Amino acid sequence: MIELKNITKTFTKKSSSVTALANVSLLVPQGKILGVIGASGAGKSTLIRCVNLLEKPTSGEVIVNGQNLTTLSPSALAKARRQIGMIFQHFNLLSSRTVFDNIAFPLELDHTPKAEIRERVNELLMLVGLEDKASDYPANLSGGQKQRVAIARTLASNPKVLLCDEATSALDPATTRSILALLKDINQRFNITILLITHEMNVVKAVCDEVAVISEGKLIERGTVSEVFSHPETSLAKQFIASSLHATLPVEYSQRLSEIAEGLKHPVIKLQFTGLSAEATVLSEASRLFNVDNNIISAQMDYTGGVKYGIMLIEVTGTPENTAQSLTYYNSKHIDVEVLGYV
Ligand SMILES: Nc1ncnc2c1ncn2[C@@H]1O[C@H](COP(=O)(O)OP(=O)(O)OP(=O)(O)O)[C@@H](O)[C@H]1O
Repeated sequence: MIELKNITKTFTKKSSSVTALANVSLLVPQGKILGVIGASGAGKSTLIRCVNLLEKPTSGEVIVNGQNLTTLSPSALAKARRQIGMIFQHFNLLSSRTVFDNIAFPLELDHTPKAEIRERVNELLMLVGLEDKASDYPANLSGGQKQRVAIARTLASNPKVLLCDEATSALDPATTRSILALLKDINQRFNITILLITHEMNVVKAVCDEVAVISEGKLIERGTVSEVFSHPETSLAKQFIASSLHATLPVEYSQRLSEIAEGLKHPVIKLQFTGLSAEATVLSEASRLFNVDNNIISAQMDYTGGVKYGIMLIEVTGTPENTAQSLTYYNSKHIDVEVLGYV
């Protein structure tokens, strides 16, 4: 449904130029939700804006629903864009219009008859759960409600594709979950293809079928969500997965943590489990095999796409030799081991 072929986008200013996208190719099959994740400045916004040609690629092709947008005349492009909806981080609602009139806006531009507009807007209000807010103004709505209005407005034109530009970044976690559930519902009900960009792995985990990782304008990793969570290939993907888990060192530990192993100090280590790793029972195996004690300080194990993964912070007590053997053992079980320090 969406195909980007060798997209490069270079922004040129007087004396300098920035390559925001370098030879990016991407395919989103019909009815799928693909998330593009990357850090700030990686090129996510530029990428998503290239799909509807809000940003014109310097080179490459953008094909949506079989139509090569890069070759269309301005009027044909305007028509083609109607099948591409977009929602934004800051909602972009018209503050002088009520909720009803915001949703009606694209239909009015299309000269849809009034009775049809009323019926369609009421349907959409129901879909997004805002029947009772039809006459309210955006200023009186919460962030989540504003995003629901923006979603309803974009659905008014029956798009085949929905682009979500950090659509939940301005929302709290509970509202984020409800908006993501709404997007998933829309995707399943209407078979709308969704491309979303985000800097949060939790968003990817909650709704996406597939994920692509972008760094410095290049796509460096791509796969189904369970593939990437189970076998992350790049360190960036590993970092994003780790950041979606909340295993943090309590202040009491971090204050006592020393960089050197002196005296009777023993190591505090971080274990990162991927789908390839053995189960968490390796802790008791290591304990038996090497005569060490593992004190779990903090841990979060999770399941995504049938794959178990997670992070544990543990304090290992034993002789230095036995401790070192246990860490080697974890490595042999495909667990990433990082010594955070000594306490
Ligand atoms: N209109 C522009 N003119 C010049 N440079 C730009 C322009 N838009 C983006 N860039 C540059 O292109 C690169 C990618 O920017 P982009 O906004 O796509 O990143 P991003 O991943 O969306 O970041 P963020 O998450 O912070 O929004 C950055 O180096 C940015 O400074």
